[in-house]
Amino acid sequence: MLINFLGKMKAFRYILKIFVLVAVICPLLEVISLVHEVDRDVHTGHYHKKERPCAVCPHQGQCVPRVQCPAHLRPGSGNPLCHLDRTDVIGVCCFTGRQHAAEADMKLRAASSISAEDMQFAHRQSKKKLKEWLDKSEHLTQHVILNTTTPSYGHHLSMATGDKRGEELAKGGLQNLFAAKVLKARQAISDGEIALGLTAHTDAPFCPPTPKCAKSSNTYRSFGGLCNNPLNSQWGSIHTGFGRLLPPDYSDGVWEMRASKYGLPLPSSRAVSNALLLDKSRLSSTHNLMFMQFGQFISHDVSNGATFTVGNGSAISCCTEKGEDFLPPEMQHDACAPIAVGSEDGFYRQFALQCLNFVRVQLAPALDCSLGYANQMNGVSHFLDLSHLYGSAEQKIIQLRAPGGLLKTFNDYGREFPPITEKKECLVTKDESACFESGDGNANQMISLALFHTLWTREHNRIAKALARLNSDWEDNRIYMEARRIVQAEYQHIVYDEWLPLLLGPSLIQAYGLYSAPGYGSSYDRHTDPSVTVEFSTSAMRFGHSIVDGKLKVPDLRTGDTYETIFIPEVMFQPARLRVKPFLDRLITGLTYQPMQSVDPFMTEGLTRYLFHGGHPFGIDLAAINIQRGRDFGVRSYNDYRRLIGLNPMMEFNEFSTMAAQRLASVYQTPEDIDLWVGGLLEEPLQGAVVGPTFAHILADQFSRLKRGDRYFYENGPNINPGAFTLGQLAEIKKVTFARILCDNKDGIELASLSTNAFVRSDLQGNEPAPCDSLMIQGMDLSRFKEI
Ligand code: HEM
Ligand SMILES: [Ca+2]
Repeated sequence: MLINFLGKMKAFRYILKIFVLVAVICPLLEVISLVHEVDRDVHTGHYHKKERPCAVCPHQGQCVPRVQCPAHLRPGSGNPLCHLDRTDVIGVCCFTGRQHAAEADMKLRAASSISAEDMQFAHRQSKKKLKEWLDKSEHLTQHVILNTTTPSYGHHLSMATGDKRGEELAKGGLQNLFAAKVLKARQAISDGEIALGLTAHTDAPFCPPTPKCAKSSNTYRSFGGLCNNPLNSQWGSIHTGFGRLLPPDYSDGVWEMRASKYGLPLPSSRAVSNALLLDKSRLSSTHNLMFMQFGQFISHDVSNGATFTVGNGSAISCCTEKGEDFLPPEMQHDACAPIAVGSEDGFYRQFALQCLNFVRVQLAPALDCSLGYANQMNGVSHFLDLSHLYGSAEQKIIQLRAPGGLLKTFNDYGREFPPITEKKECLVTKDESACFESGDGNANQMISLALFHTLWTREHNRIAKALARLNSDWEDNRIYMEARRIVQAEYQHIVYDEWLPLLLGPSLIQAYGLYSAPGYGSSYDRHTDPSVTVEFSTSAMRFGHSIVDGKLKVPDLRTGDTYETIFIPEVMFQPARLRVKPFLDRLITGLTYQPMQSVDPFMTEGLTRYLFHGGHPFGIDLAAINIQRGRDFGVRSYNDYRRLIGLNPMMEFNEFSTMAAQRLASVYQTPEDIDLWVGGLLEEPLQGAVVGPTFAHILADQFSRLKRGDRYFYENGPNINPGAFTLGQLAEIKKVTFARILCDNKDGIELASLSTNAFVRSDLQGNEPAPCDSLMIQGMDLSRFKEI
């Protein structure tokens, strides 16, 4: 009772505070003309800077990017505007703290008390419903599981982690979801409370165990990301929920896929893909395919939404075997959300396909045991820590290690590769097939991705061997952990110093504090939740699917001619070519020369028609999957994110370009329905960036969380980071470029020089290849890592 009362008082005081701000301070500011109304530019949708933003935020407000202050969207909130960090990017004065998830802001406003009887009923029912779910899964295991030779199986390989701990927690996530559904059906809770995340009710039937962190902090970051944040030990760790910039849009408020604003179903994801995501080449004039490949590599480090499975991790099938129909409801797993193929679909209909398989992502129980809407689980640590290289589960981590602090390798006549697997990870198993073992199940998905896993494995071993030479008394584990710490730092440095500026352009890098300065960094904020947001994972970061080229051009380095052109589906889950000499060197060079595709609503058929086809005449459609995944995660429509970042919503289809307008209108009922991933791809890139404003802000926010919310971030000094580098060591790490990583770990059979900026086309003036052993491609002096 008392706690309830105090909670209500707290909420009341909080609302009063906001009221004072909105009703008193802001109008006052307006009167003294510090803040003006904003106007909209009809061409760009941007607000005009007719206003003079606050120089200093009033009442202890902090000037933050709008995307980091969800409270500014509340009806009636008049957060004053401000300039972000000496840029012309406009932020808002935020009074609810910075970079929290939408739920945190709303927690204080939730709500009624639920009777003990209602709660007990919900607990009992949730147990029963979980059992029904598991029984049905068991039953389906014996009848319908996905055929391992179908294209959808490649999808399963990309998504399922088969992690036992994850599976157990996901069951807890489901049970809590059932309890929330029951309470809602009993009307013990309102729609409004569900929309707020119901975070006041922290007595869910399943409560995830809270891990214990050692009293003194570990020098090395943990494997799953636990104990990074001293106040919230699980923040950013594996098997926790994704964050959210805005509350979800589920049609039942709990987990059902989003519906149209008019209440009808949304257009089929495949229909949207088929109408909009055409295959057209628009080469980037600056960025190369290495930039693309690095993006996918980063994605797998921070995000892996593991789908539900049956039995011992078998893939779920939602369609009949040949895809000519949906399975009847009693044979469909409850995690199924298959995609319909309409009669207008000229491609899939020629194969009589009417159903594309799609399985939903597992759910995470909330860390504070609260009940509410579904939240999807991340199957990797959210941090940029190379979890996909080193592994997350203990057994895997050990299995990947070799004596001497090394990562295990397969020695292919003197060249090192990650260990070869038993081929079950390959999509097609021929005699010459070979797949590689790495920290996650994705390494073989694309040959250039397998190349990255190879290069970083080699880099770890190169550093480990050097450390062992310098510090002869270090034992195995010390060498391994120190090498891992250094490699993680090199990688973070490349992400923030080389890759991100090319993605976001200078303004946003400055506005979000994503630059690095000499010496230790000062951006750490223990109140920042680093969790990867659903908007980043399902939509903004998937801008990368638009920059993929359907063909890899592999040059002959002796003649400079194209040696071979590979259609990418031929090298998905089939990376054996890497073993053929001198393919690896040639692939590296090809990726630096070949332009990436531009970010636009065009996508190669290699991804939208033939993905993972593995010898079949058709494959699966990644564009349709992306759209469906957004809906699976309850991601709100594109317009809601425009509002969040301060752009006006698109009210009419004809506010888009003529071609896009017609196509959008042919599938969506209203612009308010457009999926975030689709809308984001339709935007013109910001100046100096490759993506438009909505994606740019979602991406910048995420990378700022991954920096500000990571105690072990490589730049953090000893007062923050228990594993801080000395200033001398840090200065060496900051010399490393991706070109150096490539130079140090290539085969070196044909390749001896590389462009200094490995993410920019090598044929551009000023970025011509320089010899790997020249001073143009700097590296670090490892002697700084000799213990004295
Ligand atoms: C090289 C070709 C690529 C292929 C074949 C590929 C394939 C896939 C597949 C099959 C998924 C799972 C989709 C789902 O079920 O939701 C996925 C997810 C994803 N992709 Fe790609 N992708 C490629 C490149 C990229 C690039 C270049 C980027 C970024 C720059 C990227 C970013 C992502 C992200 C962020 C996810 C979500 C990851 C998760 O949480 O599971 N991908 N991709
Ligand atoms: Ca990670």
